[in-house]
Amino acid sequence: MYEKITPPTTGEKITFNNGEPVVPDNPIIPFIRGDGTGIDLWPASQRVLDAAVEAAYGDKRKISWFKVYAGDEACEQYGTYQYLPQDTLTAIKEYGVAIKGPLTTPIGGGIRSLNVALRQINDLYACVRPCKYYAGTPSPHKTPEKLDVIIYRENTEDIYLGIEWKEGSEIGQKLIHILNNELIPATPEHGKKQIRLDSGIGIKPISKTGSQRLVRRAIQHALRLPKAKQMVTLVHKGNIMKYTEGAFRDWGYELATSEFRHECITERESWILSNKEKNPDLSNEDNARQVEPGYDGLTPEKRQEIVQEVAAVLEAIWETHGDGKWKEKIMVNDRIADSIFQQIQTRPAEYSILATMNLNGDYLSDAAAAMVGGLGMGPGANIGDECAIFEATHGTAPKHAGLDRVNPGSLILSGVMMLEYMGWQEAADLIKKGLGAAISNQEVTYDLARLMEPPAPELKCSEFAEAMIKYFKE
Ligand SMILES: NC(=O)C1=CN([C@@H]2O[C@H](COP(=O)(O)OP(=O)(O)OC[C@H]3O[C@@H](n4cnc5c(N)ncnc54)[C@H](OP(=O)(O)O)[C@@H]3O)[C@@H](O)[C@H]2O)C=CC1
Ligand SMILES: O=C(O)CCC(=O)C(=O)O
Ligand SMILES: [Mg+2]
Repeated sequence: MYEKITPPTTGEKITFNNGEPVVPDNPIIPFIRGDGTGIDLWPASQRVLDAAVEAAYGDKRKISWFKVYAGDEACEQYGTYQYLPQDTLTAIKEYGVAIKGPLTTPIGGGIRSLNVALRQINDLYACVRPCKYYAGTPSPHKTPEKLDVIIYRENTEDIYLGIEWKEGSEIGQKLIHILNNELIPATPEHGKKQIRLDSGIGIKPISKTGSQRLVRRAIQHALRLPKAKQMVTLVHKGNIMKYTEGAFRDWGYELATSEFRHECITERESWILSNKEKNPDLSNEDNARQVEPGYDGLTPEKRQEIVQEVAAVLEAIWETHGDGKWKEKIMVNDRIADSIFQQIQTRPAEYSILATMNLNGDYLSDAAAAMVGGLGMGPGANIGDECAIFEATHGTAPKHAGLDRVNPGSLILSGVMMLEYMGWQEAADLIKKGLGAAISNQEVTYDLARLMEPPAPELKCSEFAEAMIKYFKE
């Protein structure tokens, strides 16, 4: 079945039941070491994960690791340009849950991202990236403890589909010709716009299917959070990209107010209900005036539309959500993408789950990680219905590769997410305890040490991992 790899002789497969993993006590889990700093991060992470499982469960539970190859290591094993061998894809599909170090993507050239390919091939449509503060972590932000968000990033479409044509290429030129001469003139809203002939062209597909399954997972996660954190913010640039990013927002609201009607309230609905609660005699028109800025300057048709919206909301949900009942529901709101970058800094406590499209989520997850200590503290998971791959937010950080220097916290916390996904909460909690204690005692890698006041001594990657183990065994 495999060309160059052999599964461990002990252990069993993780299976799935209705999208939930069914985990034996001795699961076989494929891992990809990763390029660049993967060489340092993976051994440190595996050591912590194994030690935590042993400390939590003794002989009862153990992970059987299955080494599979991708990136540079794969080319060494399988030959030139064999970056993502079939063996690896087969193993991940067969065993269902995997963990990986970072993989290099050259800028330009023909090679597309292996990381993105793994997500797309396995339909891992939700990229989940929590950004949470660990006490004592140095941060460039004044109140990093107020940030506790989970980014739910759509992981399979947007520009990451990689459908692009190079400037000057035959198909690129043909496409520009068709757009300039047929499609744009046939669309009156585009007026006399034309694409410059020396343009590269990329396609940005955003589907209703992709958007709604992502938002569904985000809302399901919100339902599991404490009441105060039951919020889902749809992040988009819909003011500029109406039919892609704007549609993501609309489809998100549509899902929240249909599939999760009983559990959700939208921000705009909450204004309508609360206006009515404050003044039960308020007419629908006055309610509309309070909800919509600049109402009186709108056309009569537009005003009528908003009055009808108010009436429809009151009719549909006053019974179930009115009289303050909406305060017990999941708040679903939306924010424009550039605004959310400043909002998480100026009003971090107001956000919880941020549901985004692929590119926005990529940008936002690095920025949010920076607020709670940097990329060395940024874990992540790629989740589908019958497969999950855990990986850090950051990349291969090539200038630090092989120096036993970088912070393994990101990959170790990705492992914590994997343990939680598997239901091995006790082991996950031990690691979080050990990491928190190591940070509080200033036993950290260079990235955190240099931000501390005064700068703390720098531990190696492997030493930081050992410090975590020391503290969770205490
Ligand atoms: N999922 C994946 O595998 C990803 C892969 N990539 C790929 O990785 C390669 C390198 O990308 P690059 O833009 O340099 O971004 P990286 O995320 O790899 O690194 C950027 C900087 O982030 C800091 N950093 C990253 N990881 C850690 C860590 N574990 N501990 C402490 N600090 C860390 C370092 O900052 P400093 O030097 O200031 O301390 C580093 O120089 C590219 O080929 C890219 O495509 C990128 C993102 C994700
Ligand atoms: O695959 C890559 O090279 C980059 C991906 C990335 O930045 C991410 O997923 O956060
Ligand atoms: Mg990224």
